[in-house]
Amino acid sequence: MRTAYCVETVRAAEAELMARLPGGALMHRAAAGLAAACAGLLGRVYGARVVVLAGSGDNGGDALYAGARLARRGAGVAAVLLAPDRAHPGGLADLLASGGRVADDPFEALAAADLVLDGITGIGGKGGLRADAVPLARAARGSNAVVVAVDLPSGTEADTGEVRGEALRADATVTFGAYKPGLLVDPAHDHAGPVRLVPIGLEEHLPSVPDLEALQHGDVARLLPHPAAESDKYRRGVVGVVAGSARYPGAAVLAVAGALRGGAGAVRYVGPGADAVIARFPESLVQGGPPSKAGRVQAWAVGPGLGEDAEGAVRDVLASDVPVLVDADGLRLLDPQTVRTRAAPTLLTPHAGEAAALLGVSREEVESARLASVRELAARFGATVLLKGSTTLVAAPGDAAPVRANPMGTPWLATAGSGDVLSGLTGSLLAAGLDARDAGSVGAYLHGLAARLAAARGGTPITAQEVADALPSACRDVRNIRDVVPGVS
Ligand SMILES: NC(=O)C1=CN([C@@H]2O[C@H](COP(=O)(O)OP(=O)(O)OC[C@H]3O[C@@H](n4cnc5c(N)ncnc54)[C@H](O)[C@@H]3O)[C@@H](O)[C@H]2O)[C@@H](O)CC1
Ligand SMILES: [K+]
Repeated sequence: MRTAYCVETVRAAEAELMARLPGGALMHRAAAGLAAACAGLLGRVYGARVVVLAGSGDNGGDALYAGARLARRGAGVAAVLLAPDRAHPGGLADLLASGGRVADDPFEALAAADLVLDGITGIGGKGGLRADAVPLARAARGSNAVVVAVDLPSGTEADTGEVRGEALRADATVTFGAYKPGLLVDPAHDHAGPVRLVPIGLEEHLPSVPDLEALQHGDVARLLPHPAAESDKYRRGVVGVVAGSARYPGAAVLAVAGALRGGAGAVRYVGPGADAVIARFPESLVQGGPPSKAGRVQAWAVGPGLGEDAEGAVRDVLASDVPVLVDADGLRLLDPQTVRTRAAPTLLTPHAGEAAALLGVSREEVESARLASVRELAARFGATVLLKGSTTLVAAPGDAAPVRANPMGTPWLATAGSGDVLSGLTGSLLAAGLDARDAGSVGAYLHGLAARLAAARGGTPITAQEVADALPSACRDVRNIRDVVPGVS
């Protein structure tokens, strides 16, 4: 599990640790890790041209000390001081003593740089880049240099991933002690590039429950349902899918395609798309009439492609005593009180537009404040919420469990019908017994991984059908199983 901690928590842990160490020790650890990462990116340090953008705080200090280390290895290092009279005194002195210099012309230095260190602001930064920093960040981006963000890209919000105004775009980020939530959440995540974590001894001073977390392959493998020898289809769970309409028959097929690959023992489809579903998936059970008359299921997935007829079906499944996933058309007219009073878990899976409608705000507000939006929806509905998008987030109601950010997303998933596959898949995981936060985050992970595998296999663009077809490969990938059947050769 990759874990991330808010600024307040990181600062408290740092204070505890610093009290036991000689002054400056943490900054030297950070700078040593940063310089080593830069050396790796440069390949050859001797003769490389490095520019350090140094703000007035300790983030600038890290960058200046790392610059000094690179200068001692033969790099030509020039510092651009955003606030010359408030630059980190120890860092600047070390840089100058190591053969570095202050740049005469910042833009000339940036244009010729092989590597730029962004030490403008770190966890102490507030708001986007200030006016004097914007042209420097743009010049760094416009050069051929590798741009490395120190701790986080300057101008991004460490706790939320928000970018208010302009932020630096990095090719890579080297962060210290712990991931910050913003590094895992768009739009900040998108500014960071690949993130490397440099341990500075903070780990044992951090609380066991992080503020945000992201699954990795091993976590998904552990959470995935495994059929036991004595399992039959009912013990493995039956997922009910209520999707599709005369207008959107494809949604039924795609949701069932996802559901068949989610680990439930059987898929019961209820709705007007039964003929299309049976033609494509004869292994599914199909039923007409209302969901409540369709026979026992262990979870429902309701909403994709229901069109105008969603209301009755949603009311019907919400009245059941099993977990319910509500998506797409099912989210329109959803009453918070009805969801709050359910005894069984509810999982809502809006995209930003649907989330905006539920919250009564604009889509842009949701996109720019994804973490706050998903938390607010979970609180308002007393439900687990999976907010789809550039970084899919899953929040459970209450503060006990950290929000999960999906690290497996890909822009290629922004294709018609891919959400229907995710609904079926995630509903199936609910029916197989995963709790709503696990089902949502495992569903999003496998869905993203399947899309990546489909793209690698068949090229882009990919279709929703291909995403569904690649789900078994995604499950094998997380379990590290190659395409051979054990015992059969
Ligand atoms: N506390 C510690 O022991 C450690 C801190 N470290 C570094 O210290 C950083 C935090 O340092 P600070 O608390 O000094 O804070 P920062 O260096 O992140 O920024 C604070 C300074 O930037 C200015 N500022 C705020 N918002 C700005 C904006 N939008 N544009 C321009 N300037 C802005 C403030 O006036 C202040 O002078 C971390 O991100 C990390 O890089 C590391 O060295 C590890 C150890
Ligand atoms: K920075």
